[in-house]
Amino acid sequence: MTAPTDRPRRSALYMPASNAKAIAKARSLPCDVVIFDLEDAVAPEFKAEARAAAVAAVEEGGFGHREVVIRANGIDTEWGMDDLAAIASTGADAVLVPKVDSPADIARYEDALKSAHKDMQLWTMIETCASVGNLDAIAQCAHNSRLSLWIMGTNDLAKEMRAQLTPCRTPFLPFLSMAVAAARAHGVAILDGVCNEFRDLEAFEAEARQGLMFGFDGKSLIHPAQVEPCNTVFSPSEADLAWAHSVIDAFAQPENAGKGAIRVDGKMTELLHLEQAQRLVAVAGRIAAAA
Ligand SMILES: CC(C)(COP(=O)(O)OP(=O)(O)OC[C@H]1O[C@@H](n2cnc3c(N)ncnc32)[C@H](O)[C@@H]1OP(=O)(O)O)[C@@H](O)C(=O)NCCC(=O)NCCSC(=O)C[C@H](O)C(=O)O
Ligand SMILES: [Mg+2]
Repeated sequence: MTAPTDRPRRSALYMPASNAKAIAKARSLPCDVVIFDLEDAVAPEFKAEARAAAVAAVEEGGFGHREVVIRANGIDTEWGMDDLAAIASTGADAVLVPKVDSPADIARYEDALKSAHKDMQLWTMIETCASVGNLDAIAQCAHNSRLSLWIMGTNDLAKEMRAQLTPCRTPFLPFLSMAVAAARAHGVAILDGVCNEFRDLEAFEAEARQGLMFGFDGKSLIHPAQVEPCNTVFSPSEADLAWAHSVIDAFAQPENAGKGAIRVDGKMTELLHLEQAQRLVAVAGRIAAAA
């Protein structure tokens, strides 16, 4: 299931599905995606309660334009199969699954979701060392499964690698760019990992800008305070849109008909830039329509 390229997924806010207040709050937050977590944010003794709360929240609705996603526990955990069966019975837009290592894992999740509605997407975390070695093979599954989006799990990656999660994220930079390239090669959308420093919005913004520079569609978040700065970083800026319109206008001039490369504002501009410009305008249109 390849991803539409202009769907805004600037901000994807996780919340423990066991936190009723957080779920209620999510209905009025300006995030593009809400993710009810059944996995790491929920203690073992509350797993069943959290699962029931997530299903009830999806059924109750009220999330407007936001994509609604439930993160299941891993398929080999004691909760995984029950989570997947419960999620498959809902109208959620996607199920997010953790710690995927290889295409064989995608096949197992695909099988467990056989009864889900036909448009339910499979989103996966990229957060194990094994998955980093299998990026292209996992992304290829998007051509014949529900897989449509990845989210980087930099906390789990740091844990498995025994690396340090520093503000500049040096140990992870090769993986972040390899993951974006593999995702793009197969039409998979991709979101950056979370910034744990939820009280330090300056650090958050720097990390979000780093993610934008790497090509991510948006960022996963853990706190409401991160939503607005994240939306700002991942929305086309006024300067981006002015550039996009000047490129679209220039290619529409009769004297440029049939040309592959022209001059716009003193710079070489090719048809590939026209495609980038058209995508930016389409994304801005989708964001405005949802506001
Ligand atoms: C990180 C938190 C535990 C902080 O909680 P707390 O100190 O209680 O926050 P605040 O007092 O500032 O909360 C203010 C109000 O906002 C609501 N709130 C807080 N967080 C959320 C949220 N995520 N979504 C919606 N609403 C939220 C509070 O209820 C307060 O409301 P009110 O009382 O009405 O004013 C907490 O923010 C939190 O639990 N965050 C999410 C944690 C989570 O889901 N983690 C799992 C996903 S991240 C992950 O697993 C990474 C990945 O897998 C990897 O490997 O990297
Ligand atoms: Mg994780």
